[in-house]
Amino acid sequence: MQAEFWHERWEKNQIGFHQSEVNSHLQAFWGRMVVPAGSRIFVPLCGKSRDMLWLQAQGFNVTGIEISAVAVRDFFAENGLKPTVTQQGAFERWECDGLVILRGDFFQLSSVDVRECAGVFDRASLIALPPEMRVRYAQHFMAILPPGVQTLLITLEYDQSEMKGPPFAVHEPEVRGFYEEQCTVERLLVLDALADEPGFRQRGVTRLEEKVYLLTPN
Ligand SMILES: C[S@@+](CC[C@H](N)C(=O)[O-])C[C@H]1O[C@@H](n2cnc3c(N)ncnc32)[C@H](O)[C@@H]1O
Repeated sequence: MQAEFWHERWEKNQIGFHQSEVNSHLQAFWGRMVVPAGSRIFVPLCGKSRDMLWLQAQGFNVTGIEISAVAVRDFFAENGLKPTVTQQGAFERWECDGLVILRGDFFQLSSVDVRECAGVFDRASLIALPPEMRVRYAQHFMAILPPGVQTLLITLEYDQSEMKGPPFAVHEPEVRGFYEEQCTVERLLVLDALADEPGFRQRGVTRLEEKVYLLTPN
């Protein structure tokens, strides 16, 4: 997906992926992560997700990365936060009380940008990207993360022939193919998600599963 696609989605407020509540799997499974109290959590392709506020409320600092200026502006404005905006390399750095969003392209992130991160919450990043970009995403993700950092990962599975993405289907063998060489990939949950997703049903999807994984580096 090119950046232009996402800029347009945000400008037209076509953001069906955005959840008005904190993600329930984050709350249910965060306890499985081994992360030092008060450390920094990386939230790739963060949108304006309230999950970042939940992590902050648990005492963590947060670094999100998001390409859309609309998403970043709205995140701070809608939550009544007054950020400081500076430049960090290729990124605009929006910060308020230890919560940082880097506005720019994930693929330009370096290991220096995420060197303080001790855990990752990754919802709906892989499913936002077409197949060839997912390969690049996973490679870049593993290349920049500090050693030993665990990831709580959420994906969606459906028959890709029933609907064109995004959101794309990302099946378990693909997830394992991306990460299993360097991590133990533990599936924590498989959830039948179709009943709660009328939009998918309307677009012809007949079976939809949400999966939650814990990635633990070897
Ligand atoms: C499906 S949304 C998920 C947002 C968020 N994780 C959530 O749970 O609400 C994907 C997000 O990734 C952003 N995005 C897409 N490509 C990106 C890139 N190359 N770098 C940074 N952000 C990107 C989009 O603007 C969009 O907000």
